[in-house]
Amino acid sequence: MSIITVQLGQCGNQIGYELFDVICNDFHSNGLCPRKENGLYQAASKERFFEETESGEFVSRAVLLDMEPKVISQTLSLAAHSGKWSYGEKSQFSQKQGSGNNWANGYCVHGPKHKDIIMNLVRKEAEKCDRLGGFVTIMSMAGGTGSGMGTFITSCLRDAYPTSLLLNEVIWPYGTGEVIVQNYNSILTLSHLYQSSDALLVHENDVIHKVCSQRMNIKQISFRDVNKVIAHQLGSVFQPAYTTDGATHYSRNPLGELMESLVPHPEFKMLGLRNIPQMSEHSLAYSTFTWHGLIKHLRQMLIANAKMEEGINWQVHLPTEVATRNSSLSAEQLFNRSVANLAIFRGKDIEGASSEGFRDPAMYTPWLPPDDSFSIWKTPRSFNKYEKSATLMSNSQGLLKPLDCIVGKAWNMFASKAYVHQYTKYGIEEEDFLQCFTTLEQIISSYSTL
Ligand SMILES: Nc1nc2c(ncn2[C@@H]2O[C@H](COP(=O)(O)OP(=O)(O)OP(=O)(O)O)[C@@H](O)[C@H]2O)c(=O)[nH]1
Repeated sequence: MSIITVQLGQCGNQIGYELFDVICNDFHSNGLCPRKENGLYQAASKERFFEETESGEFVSRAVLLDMEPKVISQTLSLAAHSGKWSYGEKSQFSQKQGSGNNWANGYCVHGPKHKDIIMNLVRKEAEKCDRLGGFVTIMSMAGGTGSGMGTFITSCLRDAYPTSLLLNEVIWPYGTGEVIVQNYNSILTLSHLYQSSDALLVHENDVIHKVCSQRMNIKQISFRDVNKVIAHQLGSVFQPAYTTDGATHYSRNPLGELMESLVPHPEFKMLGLRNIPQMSEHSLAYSTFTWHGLIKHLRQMLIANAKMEEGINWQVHLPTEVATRNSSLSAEQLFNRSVANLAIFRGKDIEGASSEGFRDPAMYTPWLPPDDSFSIWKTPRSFNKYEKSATLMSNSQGLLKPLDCIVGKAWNMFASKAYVHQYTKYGIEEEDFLQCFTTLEQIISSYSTL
């Protein structure tokens, strides 16, 4: 089945480009596995992400949307120069002026005004798919176009394709130093997406920035560096994998199986991603990994809510684990409880990768049967130059803290009515804000009491 990617705003378009680039480069490698295996993998990957033209060119299944032309034209040109793939000639739409970091402008003005043209582009893309599995939209939460128009377009996709799956990849803004109204834009985005999306996959810019500096050893970190890490993580989920033991063909419905594994209840649809190992190409050449070591780290990252391998708190343990001498009750209380987890292991000696550590019922909410809380996908085919790699997609309490923080900051501003007039002038009323706060408080409460 195919996935249509909708790239929105500066952030969405820049990340979308890196995602297709990672996928295409990975596609063209030998994957350190037998040819037959690689052939099956490539066929499944191509069907998901690219249309192959009669002349053998790969054209991505994507729609590019922005309210200003610059980023889209840069993105198209980067893809054209890759020599490996390109965007469809008529799959983009841009205008002359952005949304000025104003969610209401994107949602109430630009979205409705350009809805017909945009949905037409999406329809044409959908018609090119033999079997449409669903949509992945990529957007930031903090700007105006990606967040506001992206939210509006998400609800249009929901209406126009009620049986297709919708995953929103959303980029959480840096905690400090960006636009003042980013917290408003973020709460408006999150609360509205919660109504129309099947799941929200979150990447926090601060976290990925740290991965770039501490794991990749990059000194002057650009958005391009950050986006490559995000794209690698997304690719590690969306490239083909075997989703059941003994399967002889790659999963044909990745979005469906992903939702089935991770979103058992509509109140819980915030997903986070962890991926190891992550390191510079130079270090990778001198490193070897065992599945045991990778999985042990990944498990501890999950329960201690560490977002990368650096600085994991090894004292945090599950409530049922025998307390070690140094651990304390607080270490138990720090533990990150999950609704569900999906592990994806890719690479050499995959038979040796045991996922038992993720099956402990103490990790999970008691209301879901343990067998439904954990899923595993595997493939012996390595991904993106990593001989072995392990990804964990989690529906857990891991995003509670950033969510609580962003809602708190937005509430403080709202209490003094700061900048609210910039939203009311486009039709978002104070009542709408209050509704958003209520929705998000409810989500925070649900995750807190897992
Ligand atoms: N990771 C990442 N974040 C980005 C990138 N570009 C912008 N951002 C983040 O996105 C937010 C701003 O959103 P943009 O995507 O620039 O805005 P937009 O959707 O184009 O909306 P307008 O500029 O208002 O038209 C900020 O939090 C930035 O940190 C990018 O390429 N990668």
